[in-house]
Amino acid sequence: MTPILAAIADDFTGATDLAGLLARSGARVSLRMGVPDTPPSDTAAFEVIALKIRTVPVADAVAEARAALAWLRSAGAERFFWKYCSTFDSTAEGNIGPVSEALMSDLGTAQTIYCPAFPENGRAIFMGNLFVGRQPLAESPMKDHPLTPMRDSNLMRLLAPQVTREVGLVDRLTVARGVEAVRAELASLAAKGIAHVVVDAVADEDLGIIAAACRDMPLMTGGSAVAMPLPALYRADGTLSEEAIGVERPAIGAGRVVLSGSCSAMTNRQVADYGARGAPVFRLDPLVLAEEGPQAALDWLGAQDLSAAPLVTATAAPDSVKRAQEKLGVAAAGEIVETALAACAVAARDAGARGFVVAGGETSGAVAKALGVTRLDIGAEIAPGVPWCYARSAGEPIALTLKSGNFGAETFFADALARLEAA
Ligand SMILES: Nc1ncnc2c1ncn2[C@@H]1O[C@H](COP(=O)(O)OP(=O)(O)OP(=O)(O)O)[C@@H](O)[C@H]1O
Ligand SMILES: O=C(O)[C@@H](O)C(=O)CO
Repeated sequence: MTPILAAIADDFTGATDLAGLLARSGARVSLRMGVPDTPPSDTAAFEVIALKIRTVPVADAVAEARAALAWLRSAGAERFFWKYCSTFDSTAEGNIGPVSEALMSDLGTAQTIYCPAFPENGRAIFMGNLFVGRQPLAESPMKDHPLTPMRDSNLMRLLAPQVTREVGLVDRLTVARGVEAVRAELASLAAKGIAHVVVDAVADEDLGIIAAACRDMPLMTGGSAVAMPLPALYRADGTLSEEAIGVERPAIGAGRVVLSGSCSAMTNRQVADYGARGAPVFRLDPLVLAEEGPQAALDWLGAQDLSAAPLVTATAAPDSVKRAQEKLGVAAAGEIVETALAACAVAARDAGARGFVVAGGETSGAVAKALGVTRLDIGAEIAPGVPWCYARSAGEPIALTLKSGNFGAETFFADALARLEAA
């Protein structure tokens, strides 16, 4: 069918997060990894393209996002969603703002909204300031992110240097007055030439109002949660006519592997929890990898019983990440680890692994690409924004869960494995 909403996500975990929240509605959600190299076919009501453009040079991010937009438009889509991180992960150059402006220009639209709020995961926006739980973004563990350290909490200040046109705000007081008040404020800002509008939201009720006010904008941007109310809104007025459908879960073979390249505070706790349960763990050190490559990890993995779901992890505390980055450079340290974890994923698959738990957006991009995954079906949610997904790799059905760095409970790895057996 012609897509009712088509989304472009800047990383792979973000894409499964969005696809998972849209799939809560029961509507069919199709998730493609990268821009397909064949014309659209078998498109769903909700189409999501996952890119790996959060930290690439601005020109590359813009070019890839434009290619994704062109593909989605050729499928007939008219409403688009640009998905980035609920912690607004970006640098002074981009890539959130430049991609928005490129998409707006291609769509011929003069205004869009920015709403990364995700209340279920503790992300709230008030007076344009983003909070992670009770902490302002810049005081949260995101200040130490290996690739996009967030050192300001104000979304307008973060966005302004990334865009060429003016940035404004629809604050919570307006959102609390309802759908018409939000629409009127957006129109008044548009009349003043304000193209980029941050919208406050602290609770799911706010997101319902914002989604209802913006549902027919050619382009909305944000985290996954502001898109979550859209399927119900489209169903209520008949735009979405299909009934809820169930995703058929393919039979998944027995081997499991856990791969962690996220260095978030939560992933550090998840790795510790999994180790404390007695799981077999191999720790990657970027400095050793730079000297010796991933062979030791591959040898270790080759000797493991995959029914015990061994963990290969580079997850480390901020001081240790900083040491590796000082020696190797930020991008090289990241890439060395991603390459090693991707090699482990392929080796594990070749040794019989069929269930993959992966932590970290960049890491997930590297792993999914190495496994040759091009399309995913969305299955059961393990934690808010983290579903199991089904795909094929080297002709075999596999299950993958791609966990955003900060998502999931401390027990996430064990939770994910248990959920897969129960699905
Ligand atoms: N010990 C380490 N030292 C330096 N860099 C590391 C180390 N371990 C992992 N990395 C790199 O840090 C980056 C972590 O980014 P990734 O997107 O995978 O996780 P995340 O940002 O926590 O997840 P998300 O984007 O989903 O929130 C990757 O490029 C990874 O290769
Ligand atoms: O929005 C989030 O926090 C996640 O989906 C994400 O993008 C992490 O990479």
